[in-house]
Amino acid sequence: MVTKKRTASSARWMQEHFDDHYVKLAQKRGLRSRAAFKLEELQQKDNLIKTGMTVVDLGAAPGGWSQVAVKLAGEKGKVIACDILPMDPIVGVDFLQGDFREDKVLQALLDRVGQDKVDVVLSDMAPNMSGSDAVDQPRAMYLVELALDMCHQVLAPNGCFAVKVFQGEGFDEYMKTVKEAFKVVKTRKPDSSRARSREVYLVATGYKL
Ligand SMILES: C[S@@+](CC[C@H](N)C(=O)[O-])C[C@H]1O[C@@H](n2cnc3c(N)ncnc32)[C@H](O)[C@@H]1O
Repeated sequence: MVTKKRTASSARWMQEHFDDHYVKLAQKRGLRSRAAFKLEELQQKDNLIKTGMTVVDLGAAPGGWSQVAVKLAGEKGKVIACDILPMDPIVGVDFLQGDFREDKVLQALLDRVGQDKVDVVLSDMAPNMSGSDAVDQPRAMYLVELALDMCHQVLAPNGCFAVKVFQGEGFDEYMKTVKEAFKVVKTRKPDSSRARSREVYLVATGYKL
């Protein structure tokens, strides 16, 4: 028992130490969140965002992913971001504050996207966690379902989708639906994602519907 406890606490200590590393690195690099490193890692592995692309960033605040995305898409690209919380402006990012679950917010985002198709849809959305899995998991799954619905409305053929999903009830079915819509789907757990978190990222490429 004692050994188990010590192992758990030393693992936690290591984790906090590790977390600090990313927090400090984010500050040093002028990134708004440690989450930015997750997108950087996905980008390194899967090369999602290229110069000139149009990117939608769902659950964008405080803006780490948008900072990374806008740099990669460059001046010829476009980043449209949304969060229920406010976000300080980022040059080159068209930000909409609103609850993505509301039809009027989706419509406002679609208006901003306009006629052109989107190359990459990103979703790092996560609901406020209550601590009860029975409440949190369905809320989280609802957000990822809505993000996938948006892909069907805006993604260009061969477009990409990177989405944070919490492992638990509904995960397998969701994975199945994503696989139906994309040629390749990979599950990624970036080093910068806390090991104790059940979050993983699905990186889906080659939109085919
Ligand atoms: C992990 S944070 C995103 C961090 C962000 N990717 C970054 O790099 O800074 C998750 C975000 O999802 C947002 N969110 C949760 N539910 C939402 C909803 N219904 N509509 C829009 N945003 C939502 C939260 O407000 C929160 O800012």
